[in-house]
Amino acid sequence: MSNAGQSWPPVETEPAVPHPKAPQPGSKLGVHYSHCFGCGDEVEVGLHLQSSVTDGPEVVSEFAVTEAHQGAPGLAHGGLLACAFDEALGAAVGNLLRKPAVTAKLETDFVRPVPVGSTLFITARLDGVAGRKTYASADGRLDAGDGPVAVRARGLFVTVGVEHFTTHGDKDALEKLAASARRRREEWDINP
Ligand SMILES: CCCCCCCCCC(=O)SCCNC(=O)CCNC(=O)[C@H](O)C(C)(C)COP(=O)(O)OP(=O)(O)OC[C@H]1O[C@@H](n2cnc3c(N)ncnc32)[C@H](O)[C@@H]1OP(=O)(O)O
Repeated sequence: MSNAGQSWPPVETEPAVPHPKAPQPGSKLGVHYSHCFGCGDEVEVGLHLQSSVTDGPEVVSEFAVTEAHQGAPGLAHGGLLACAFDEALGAAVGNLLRKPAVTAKLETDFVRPVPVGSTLFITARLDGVAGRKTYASADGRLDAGDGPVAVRARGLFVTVGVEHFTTHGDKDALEKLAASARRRREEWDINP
């Protein structure tokens, strides 16, 4: 059953205003971490999402569905589609707001099957902010930006401090990633 009738965002929000140094419409977004299953170029069987910023502002991510992503023969696995939407929504939140945030809640509606060999064009947007909470939603269309909708998703992302990653994750890998971001002169607000 679709959740389209439920109020979204579920709480009162302020408009999500992009960071002044957010990538401009037309910018391609690189890999945020080479070992990320969603976008990383060092994960052979990963999803390899490629994202860019468009007017809106929105983030459009392309997911080329291969045999590595199957559930039923010839069809994408729903869990991997949810993963693609987590990445696409997270890319929109992270790149447009330039604050570290993690997924707290993710809902997906699978509207039509996604065949192997197709490309899903996922358009993600920010729907509102309430304190540390950012609400975002996305549509995935088959084979073109104006193709038929196959999947819809919406999620809640919670802004976290850098200690979220240093406490729970791999601190050394994080430091290397931060040094690399500094070399690229990327600006992030790290205090929620
Ligand atoms: C350029 C970058 C691109 C990045 C792309 C990456 C995409 C992939 C993103 C991910 O997959 S991140 C990995 C998956 N997510 C996690 O591992 C998060 C695990 N959860 C946590 O660490 C904590 O639960 C969390 C940081 C989300 C919240 O804990 P906190 O102790 O910091 O805050 P708190 O529990 O007070 O929640 C903050 C607010 O969010 C609300 N909240 C949290 N979880 C919720 C939930 N599940 N549903 C509804 N509301 C929720 C909570 O009620 C509260 O609302 P209020 O401010 O109004 O009181």
